[in-house]
Amino acid sequence: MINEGKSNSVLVSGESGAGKTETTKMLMRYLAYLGGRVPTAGRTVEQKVLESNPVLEAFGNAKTVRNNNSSRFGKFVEIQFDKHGKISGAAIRTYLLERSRVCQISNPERNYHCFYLLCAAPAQEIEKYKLGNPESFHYLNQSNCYELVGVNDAHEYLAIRRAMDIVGISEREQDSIFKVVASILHLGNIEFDKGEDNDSSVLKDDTSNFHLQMTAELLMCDPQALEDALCKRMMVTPEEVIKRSLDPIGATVSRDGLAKTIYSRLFDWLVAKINMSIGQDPNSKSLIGVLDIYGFESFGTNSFEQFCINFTNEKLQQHFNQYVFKMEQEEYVKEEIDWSYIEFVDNQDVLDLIEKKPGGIIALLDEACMFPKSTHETFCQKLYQTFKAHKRFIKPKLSSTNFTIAHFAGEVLYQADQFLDKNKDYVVPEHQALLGASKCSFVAELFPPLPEESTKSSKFSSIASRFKLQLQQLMETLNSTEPHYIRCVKPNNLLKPGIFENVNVMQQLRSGGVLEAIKISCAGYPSRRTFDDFLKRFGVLAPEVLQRKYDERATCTKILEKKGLSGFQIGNSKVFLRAGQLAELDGWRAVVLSNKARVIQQTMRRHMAHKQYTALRKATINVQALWRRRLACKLFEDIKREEAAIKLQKNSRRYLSKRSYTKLQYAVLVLQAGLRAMAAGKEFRHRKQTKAAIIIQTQWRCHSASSYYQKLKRASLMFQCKGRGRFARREFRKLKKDSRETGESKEAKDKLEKQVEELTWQLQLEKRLRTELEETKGLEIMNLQNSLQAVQDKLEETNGMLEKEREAAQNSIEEAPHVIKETPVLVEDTEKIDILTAEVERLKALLRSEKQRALDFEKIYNEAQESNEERRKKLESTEVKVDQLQESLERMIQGFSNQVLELKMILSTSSDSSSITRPIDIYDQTDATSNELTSPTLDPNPVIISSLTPDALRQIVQDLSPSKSSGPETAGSDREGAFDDFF
Ligand SMILES: Nc1ncnc2c1ncn2[C@@H]1O[C@H](COP(=O)(O)OP(=O)(O)OP(=O)(O)O)[C@@H](O)[C@H]1O
Repeated sequence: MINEGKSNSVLVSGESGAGKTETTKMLMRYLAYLGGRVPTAGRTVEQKVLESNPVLEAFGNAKTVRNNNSSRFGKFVEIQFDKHGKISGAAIRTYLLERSRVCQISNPERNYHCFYLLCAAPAQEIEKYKLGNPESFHYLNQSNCYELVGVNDAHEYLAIRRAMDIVGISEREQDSIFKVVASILHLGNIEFDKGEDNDSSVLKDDTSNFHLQMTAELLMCDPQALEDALCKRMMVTPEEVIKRSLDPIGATVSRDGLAKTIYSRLFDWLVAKINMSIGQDPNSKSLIGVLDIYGFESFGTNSFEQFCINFTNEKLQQHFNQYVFKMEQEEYVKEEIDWSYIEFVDNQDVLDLIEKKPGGIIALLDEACMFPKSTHETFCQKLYQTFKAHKRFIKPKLSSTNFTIAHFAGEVLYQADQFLDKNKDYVVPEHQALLGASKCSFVAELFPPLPEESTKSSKFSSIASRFKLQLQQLMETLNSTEPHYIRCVKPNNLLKPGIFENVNVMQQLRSGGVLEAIKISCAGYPSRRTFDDFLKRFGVLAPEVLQRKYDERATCTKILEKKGLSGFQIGNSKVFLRAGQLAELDGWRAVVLSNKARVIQQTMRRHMAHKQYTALRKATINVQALWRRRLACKLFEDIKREEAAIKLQKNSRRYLSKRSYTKLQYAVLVLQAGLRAMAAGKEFRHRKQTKAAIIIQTQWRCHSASSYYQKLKRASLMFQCKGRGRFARREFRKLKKDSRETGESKEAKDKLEKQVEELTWQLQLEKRLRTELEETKGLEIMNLQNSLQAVQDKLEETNGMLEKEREAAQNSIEEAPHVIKETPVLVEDTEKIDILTAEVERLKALLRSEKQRALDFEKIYNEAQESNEERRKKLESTEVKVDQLQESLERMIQGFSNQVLELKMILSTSSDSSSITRPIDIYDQTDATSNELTSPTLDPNPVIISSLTPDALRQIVQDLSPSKSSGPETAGSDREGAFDDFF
């Protein structure tokens, strides 16, 4: 369709049950897939087209002996496409629904599926429509078949409701549809009996009445009006309108007529609704039509429907013949190609028999229908008379109401008894009035008011003629399209898979003209192209041939020969190709085009790639430049930062170094100061210690001298006291003996005192002498050293002078003439030298004598020292003796005191007390004197030891301790021992 820009059609034909409907569905699915749009949530055209199938099947299909799902109507689905090849709309045209099936079925067939589906609906809907088992309805129970193998009617019912939803039938409309279906079932159950009058009828019983009520209720019309419409007829005469009752048979026919009318109107409404819902595309340029029409039928009893169906199949066969055989071969002849004519069975005569005007069966039937007095017998007689010589028309020998037609698919015997009735397509006015006035808008819509002229002109409208017209239109549509044929072959009549009845299959192939079609396909040239088209299409296969400027015919031949094809024919204006050759050429063309396309793609890709590469390169360079700039900036920044960091580090290091240096310097200074302080402290302590040692030594010496003196004094005193005590005791004894010799005692005492004083004076004198001796000795040593120094200085001065003299002499010797002046000068100088030498000798002797003196003096000094040592030892032994004396003196004094006390006590009682206290006074005086003596040797600011605290004293001792002091050795362990003693 897209390539050629021409509409296409697919004609699916075959026997009933051969698979036409299934094939059609597959085709539609395929086309919906090809031309469908992106699936959306909403209902697309293709979805609606596909979902329309089950809805139409439910209302237009039924089980027949030939097919469990036989389409009882013809269908031409016209799928419209937009310029992009997408489905833009669709139209469904239906042909001649089998109306009679609504009221009449034969065993084991079924009525239309929708009745059974409704009976299997959910319980509430069954209740709503007052339905029951299919067996309870007359229109369904004429056959024993209620169910289909493998089909669940309840599920199918729900599926149909869903499909109706998708197709666009609203819930309300669905309800109305099933209400009408239910009303037909109830209508079929209304039975009539003879009425009171002869030719009248009434409802048979209550059941009939119930069904009548239900029908009226479901159709929303008046029950009485319904009954009247069923049982009575109005006859309009020029004079008056006569109301005539119908007998029960007539009422039943009326009832069935009403049922068929309602059903066919309902079916038409459904088709219209689906078409409206799918939508048409008036701007559609091309379409693909799929024709699924009932197949050829030949039953036991064949009526008007079979006649129409088979007429349709004859038409389709004619189209097939026309297209495949006639037109083909005519073309061959016209194009003057070499061709031997193939014979085929042309069914044009059968078509003439049926549809020829005037004189065809349909024309005769219409004629018969229009004469009120005509019957099927008269109609048959007419047929017999008219077609007695027609080779396709056969008059049965025994029957006068049947006739046989030799169809292309076989002979079919038709029973003509209902031909006239079935051909009449008119609605009884009573029925029209009744349902047109229905309160249900849906029902009223099914029966719109008839146009005035149609009611006036004629009541009759021939179904056969209308059908013929429809078929004519269909053929015109098909002729305007590129037809494609699908021949369905039914493998067996058992409705079972996997079985092939060869005779039947062969019969079907023969009757359908398939064998001839194959023959013509093999021998003929199914593909043809005008030279122009051919060169346009296949010129690419041999471009060099095109360049050579041959005429078209020769060019086409060259191209085909180049490709090694044979068997083709070149006509006057077209190239005729054998089967498969066009496909071959197309294949090569596809290869060439694909190669060219590849080259173009390569070039284009190269161009694009180059463009992309250039752009990419440019972009890369830009990016690189940017990056480099960025990197350089970053590097510069880094360098800057590094330099800054170095500077910072340098400064911080300098700062740190400076700080540490300052710290170190300070520490060194502190250390130096500390060390110096320590050294100074040490020096200070040393001096202090030395000073303290000196003080201690001084003190100690003072203390030693003092204690020596005290001891000496006490010893003297003790000695004196003892002596005096002894003397006193002796005196006392003398006094005792000679109580009056008191004066002598006093003298003795004074004497003793004088002696003590003398001793004391002598001791002091001794001490002074010793000190003076030491001083004179020191002065003498000093004088000796000074004189020694003076002598040495003089000696050095003399040596210096001598040296100068020598130098002067040497100089004058060198300056003076050697012979003349040598002798006198030498004499003079020699004298001087001798004088000086004598002087030196004298000084040397003086020095030696002085040295001798110093040594002597030193010897004397040492001897004096030794004598002093001896004296000191003597003094110490004397001190020990004095101590012993003092102790004995103290004991003597104690004893003497006791004696004095006793004496005092005695004297107090007898004589003068003043003379007795004298010895004690003497003692006190001596003590005071000793204090005065010692005081000049003490420190002018002596440390008052008794005023120091023990801690202070300890501190002094620690300071003076040998471990901490490096003082003179004189302040060593002796000093420590002295202090320990002190504490
Ligand atoms: N391609 C197929 N594969 C398997 N089964 C098929 C196929 N085509 C048809 N059938 C079977 O045959 C039955 C009849 O097919 P279908 O209804 O398409 O026949 P038909 O030619 O349309 O008959 P009718 O003219 O009576 O409508 C289907 O119900 C199905 O069971």
